[in-house]
Amino acid sequence: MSKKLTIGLFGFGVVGQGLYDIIKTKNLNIEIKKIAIKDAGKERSLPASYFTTDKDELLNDPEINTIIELINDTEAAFEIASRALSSGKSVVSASKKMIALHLEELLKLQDQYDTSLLYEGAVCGSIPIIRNLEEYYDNELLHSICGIFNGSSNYILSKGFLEGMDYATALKQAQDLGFAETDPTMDVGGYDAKFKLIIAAAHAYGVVVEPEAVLNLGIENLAADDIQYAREKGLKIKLVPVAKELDDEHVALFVMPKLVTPDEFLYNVEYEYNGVIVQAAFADQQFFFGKGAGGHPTGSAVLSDVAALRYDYQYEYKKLRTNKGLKFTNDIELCVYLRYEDDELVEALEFVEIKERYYSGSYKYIIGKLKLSKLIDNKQRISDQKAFLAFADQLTGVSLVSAK
Ligand SMILES: NC(=O)C1=CN([C@@H]2O[C@H](COP(=O)(O)OP(=O)(O)OC[C@H]3O[C@@H](n4cnc5c(N)ncnc54)[C@H](OP(=O)(O)O)[C@@H]3O)[C@@H](O)[C@H]2O)C=CC1
Ligand SMILES: N[C@@H](CC=O)C(=O)O
Repeated sequence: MSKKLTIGLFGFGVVGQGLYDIIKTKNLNIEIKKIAIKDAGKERSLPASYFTTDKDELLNDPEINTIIELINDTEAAFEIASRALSSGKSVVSASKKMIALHLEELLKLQDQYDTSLLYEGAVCGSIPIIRNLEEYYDNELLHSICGIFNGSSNYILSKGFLEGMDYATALKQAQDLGFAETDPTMDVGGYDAKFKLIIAAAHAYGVVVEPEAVLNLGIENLAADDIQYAREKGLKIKLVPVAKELDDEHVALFVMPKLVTPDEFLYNVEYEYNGVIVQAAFADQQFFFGKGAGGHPTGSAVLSDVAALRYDYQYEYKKLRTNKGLKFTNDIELCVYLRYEDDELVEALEFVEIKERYYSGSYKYIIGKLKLSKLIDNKQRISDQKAFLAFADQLTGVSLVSAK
């Protein structure tokens, strides 16, 4: 027999409203008792009696046994999640930044108070990747996980490649459709994809990595020359987070644009869709595909977590608890395409191998192999120069290799 859930919902924006739309079509022994929002003056689709701006009305209500946290304020989200867990309430959250920044503390709270925090909606919207990493791949050795983890940036790239739309218009559309974060730098700068990657890596590899230790380069500096280059070579550009096990002791994580060939799964993942490629030792390559952003797709993942709580489901974090020394590293070499202005950047990056160089007027690029650590050291310089960088292993026939 499933448990009755009495819910306190935080947030009634894109995802909160999306979740509500889905819940009202179901008969799941779930009651939303109160909804906390920020702005009491906003027009709502439900009677005013549902809403409050006082978080304590939800957090201190002994009848509410489940908190769903769907707000756009990271620190407030952490306070809500930690207070709820500490008072024995289960929590479902879609706040990937909050979870990636506070994973260690959230794990301790779950252990200490024997409560459950679920967050399928936080990673790749409707794609059930966390539950699969937890349950299906718990005994599998995973060589890598990569994919398209951000709907907004993929939407902008698709609009540019397929429809010739300019960057600013495509970004505005992604915002209007409710895909983008409140600060869209999170999307286009690769931060959002990084937070999701960090959460996925905790389940896939049992490593908890600080977000600032992981390199994220985004698509903000993408220029017409880069799109033209990719088109002429029959490639597309996608923003791709990668977690790759290098050996028994090291796993590398990074987020960067990638030049993708037509034979790759990610080539046909367009608009707000996401894709996750899992390379496993025995299952081999597997591909998950689905909408990565939007109220209803994300609401469906949140609802799946809520439904699981009716049966007291908890993540076991098996790989984390049995980790025998696998550590995060940035000690890896990558093959990249770099469009740049000033030769001084190329020198600073200390390419270990140069495969191709091109100059024509103001368009200059170089393709070669370099250390990820050099990109980390020069992240600000890359940004200041508005240089664009994409990794390109297939292009050069060199796959990701350990620097050692
Ligand atoms: N949009 C998407 O496609 C996806 C979003 N997410 C994540 O889900 C979360 C919500 O995103 P989204 O729905 O798009 O955001 P929105 O901006 O659409 O909605 C945010 C909601 O949070 C409320 N809110 C903000 N601060 C507080 C607070 N301190 N207490 C109570 N309520 C508060 C706002 O109140 P008010 O209405 O009064 O302004 C609003 O209802 C974010 O963490 C986001 O990263 C995850 C996956 C997909
Ligand atoms: N801003 C995010 C929303 C979902 O996580 C995205 O665009 O993917």
